Amino acid sequence: MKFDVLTLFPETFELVMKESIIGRAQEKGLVEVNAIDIRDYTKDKHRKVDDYPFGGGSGMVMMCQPVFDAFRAVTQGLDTKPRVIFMSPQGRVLTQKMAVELSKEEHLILLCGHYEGIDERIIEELVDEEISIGDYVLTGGELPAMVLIDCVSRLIPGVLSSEGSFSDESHFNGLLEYPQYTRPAEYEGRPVPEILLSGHHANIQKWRAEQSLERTRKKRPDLYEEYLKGK
Ligand SMILES: CCN(CC)Cc1ccc(CNC(=O)c2csc3nc[nH]c(=O)c23)cc1
Repeated sequence: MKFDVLTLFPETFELVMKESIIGRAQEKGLVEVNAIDIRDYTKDKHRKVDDYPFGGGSGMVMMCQPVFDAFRAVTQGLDTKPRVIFMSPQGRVLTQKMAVELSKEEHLILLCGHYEGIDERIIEELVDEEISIGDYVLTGGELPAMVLIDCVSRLIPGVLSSEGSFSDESHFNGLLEYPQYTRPAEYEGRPVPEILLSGHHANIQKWRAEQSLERTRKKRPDLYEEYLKGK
């Protein structure tokens, strides 16, 4: 899976994306993350990438030319146009289901906005879909792009060592995860639930399923409703 990220802050990506799981996935050749600096494609002698909005209003708007040319640089020579996602507060909110769909793509181009927005002609011409990571306002699309790369990459076979844990993954079966414990069996007088020390795998599985249901009902009634509908 290849991610080409069009951004004004490529160094942010270099730092985060070479660490940890995504870094190892890149070393294994399973995932490739390229940060393309939009500013490298501006034709303006002051390397301008934004301008005042027509019609007035506060804030600046990202201009067409640098983004169009950065896009062309990334897509030249490709026989198919990769899916282009604009990280945007107005986009569809990212869910695990969307991440699963996106993980089947070979090549994604992520466009990170900045300032108060981008020229609408970029969206009309280049963007296939807009994705938000939630209903709160951030300063730019870089963190959202990293969130998307993280949750999509971990679904790619070979990226996670413990792939088996998928089925239990919270949000994967629609329920929240059951409580987890590890050694010691008692810490400062606080014991681990007996059932987990019993070795009865069937009982343990039953207890965990009950815990997942109970937690979801309490913490996320919305997910609980969905789950009951799906049953
Ligand atoms: C003036 C109205 N604002 C839209 C809510 C303008 C605006 C604010 C913040 C941004 C920067 N945020 C993103 O680029 C962004 C990209 S994806 C995303 N998901 C959740 N929240 C977010 O702010 C984002 C862009 C435009």
